[in-house]
This record gives sequence, C-alpha cells and structure tokens, in this order.
Amino acid sequence: MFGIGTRDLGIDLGTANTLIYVKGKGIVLREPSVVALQMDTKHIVAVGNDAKNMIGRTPGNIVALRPMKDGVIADYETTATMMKHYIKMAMKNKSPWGGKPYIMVCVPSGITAVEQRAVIDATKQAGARDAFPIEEPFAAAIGANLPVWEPTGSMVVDIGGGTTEVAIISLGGIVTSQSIRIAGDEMDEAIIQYIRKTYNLMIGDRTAEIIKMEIGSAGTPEGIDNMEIRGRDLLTGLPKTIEITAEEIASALHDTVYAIVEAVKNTLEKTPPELAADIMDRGIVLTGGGALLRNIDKVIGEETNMPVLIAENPLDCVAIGTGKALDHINLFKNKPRDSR
Ligand SMILES: Nc1ncnc2c1ncn2[C@@H]1O[C@H](COP(=O)(O)OP(=O)(O)OP(=O)(O)O)[C@@H](O)[C@H]1O
Repeated sequence: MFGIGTRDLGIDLGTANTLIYVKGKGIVLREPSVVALQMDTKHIVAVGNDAKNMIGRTPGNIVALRPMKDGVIADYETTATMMKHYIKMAMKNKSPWGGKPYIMVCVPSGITAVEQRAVIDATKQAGARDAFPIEEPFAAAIGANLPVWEPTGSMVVDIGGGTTEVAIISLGGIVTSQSIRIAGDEMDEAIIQYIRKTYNLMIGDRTAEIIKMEIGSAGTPEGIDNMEIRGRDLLTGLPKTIEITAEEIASALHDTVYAIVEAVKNTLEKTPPELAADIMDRGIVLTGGGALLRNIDKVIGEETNMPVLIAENPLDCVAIGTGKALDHINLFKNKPRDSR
C-alpha cells in the first residue's frame, strides 16, 4: 500500500496546457505547455504563459517551443525541465522534510509502451518519488463526476490540443476507446491553411487559435460576427489586414470536426448494448478545451442521435480526475503496456 499524503500531486501533462492538482487544495497551477530556450546553451528564458506570448516573436537566438506534441513527449529533456519547474511552483509552501511526492500523471489511451515509459521517466526526473500513469479519458470521466466505479456505462469525449480521446467506461475500467491525434492543434492548422490558400496570407499559430476561440464553430455559425485579422501577405511580403467571416472558419474546421464525430461513432458501434442504453440515458459528456468550440455538442448530438453534455469546467476535468485518482493509487501501479 502507498501512503498518499497532502504533498502528492496529480498532473495533466497536456499538449497545450499543464495543470497540477494538489490533494485537499484542488488545481494549484494552470500554465501552457510552452518553454522558451536560448538556442545555443539550452538555458531556459521563460516557461508557461510568458513563453507562450513569445511564440512566433522570438529573436534568432531564442526559441519558444511546445515540448509535447499529439499528446506525447516530443522533446524529452525540455518536458522534464518544464515539469520540474511546475512541480516546484506547485509545492512552494510544502515543508522540505516531507520528501518527494507521488505523482499521478495522465497519458493518452492510444500511447505506446515506449511513449508511456518516457512520460513516467520524465515525471521521475522532474522530482517524483514514483509516477503512476492514468489514461486521459478515465481521468476526464472522474473529473466530470461520471460514476466510473459503478456497473453502468459512461461515455466521455476529451478534445484536447493534440489528441481526442473517446472512451466508454464501466466498473472502474475502459471498456472500449479510441484515441486520435486530431484535436485543437489540428483546428488551428486548418485555419492557417485556409487563410494561406484563400488570401495568400500567412498567420501564426497564436492568431489561428484566437480566431478559433473568437469566431470558430462546428456546423452552421449563427449570429457570430466577422473578425479582422493580421498576417503577412505572401505575395508582397508586407503586413496586411483582412476580414474573415465565421462561415469561412466553420468550413475550414469542417474536416477536423467530422474526424472527431467519426471517432465518436466508431466507438459507439463497438459499445455493448447494455452500456449503450446507459449512455443513451446519461448522455455523452464532452471534456477538454475543444469542448468549448461553439456547437460541437450540437453537431455530435445530431450525428449520433444521442444526448450530449459539456462538462462543467471542461479544461479542468483531466487534472481534477488525475488528482482524485490519487485516492485509488494502488489501482494505477505502473502496469507494463503491450508494445504497440
Ligand atoms: N473557447 C475555445 N474554443 C475552441 N477551442 C478552445 C477554446 N478554449 C480552449 N480551446 C482549445 O483547447 C485546446 C486545449 O485543451 P486542453 O487543455 O484540454 O488540452 P491538453 O490537455 O493540453 O491537450 P492533450 O489532451 O491533447 O494533451 C487547445 O487547442 C485550445 O485552443
């Protein structure tokens, strides 16, 4: 048995955001998963929000990067350094005599054995006494207050930055799931490509994300205003401002949204009938930042004929679930995964 104490942490190590949950306190840290480094020395210039504001704005000798991609570690050393920084911030008021924390850290359900090992090792390198992986949709379901331990079916769709995780959960386990590496980042990329092709205008990742949040929608956008955007004209090389409509952005997002809808449908098709009936009663629950895209609930509902609800504070569900799962840490001991 592990004695879980108030020092122990749950970490949502996300492609877009990292959140830390401390038992008894809730979420104590919420920062973008971004690090700015000096190119030659690898010295850290900024982490989190400060680093995110530098994306696309750094001089030649500094690079602002996201060390996680598609839900997994793309840059091991930088991820470990970023986590170390965040763990230190989260534990700032803790006594130095308590020792290192146990850490529950989320991983996408479609991850390979090697990718999972990297997350565990990076968490230990960042300061964990031991690290326990929890599958992201399972954590999301706990965080959304779904009855995951009961013999009833719950369905969660977690739309993050790098991955969308769809899972059916019952009796403390995932019955069936699908993880696709299509989510918020892919939506941003679709907006960049649309504006480049249609207007010969180059915009950055940050601008694309802002457009998505301000006027983006799944399906028909009703009553959403146009937006003025700035970028670099690819023909003249000069800065240029254009006005885009919400309809244009909805059409740019169409393929990404429907890839998510397909993943939901595929998972429903593999769901045993008793559990499907439970989900019909309770509804599909959306979590993750992508759940905030306008009308995404409506489109998934129309395409599946199922009730769809957005969890309260969808951006926090995985972190809350990861933290709450600390109470059941013995169930999450590092099981070897099949090599995929
Ligand atoms: N209002 C909004 N409308 C649309 N998308 C949004 C909104 N708010 C946040 N997002 C998107 O949600 C994504 C981040 O969500 P979240 O923090 O759940 O992901 P993550 O946990 O970091 O990623 P992953 O689970 O893939 O590792 C980003 O792509 C962000 O642009």
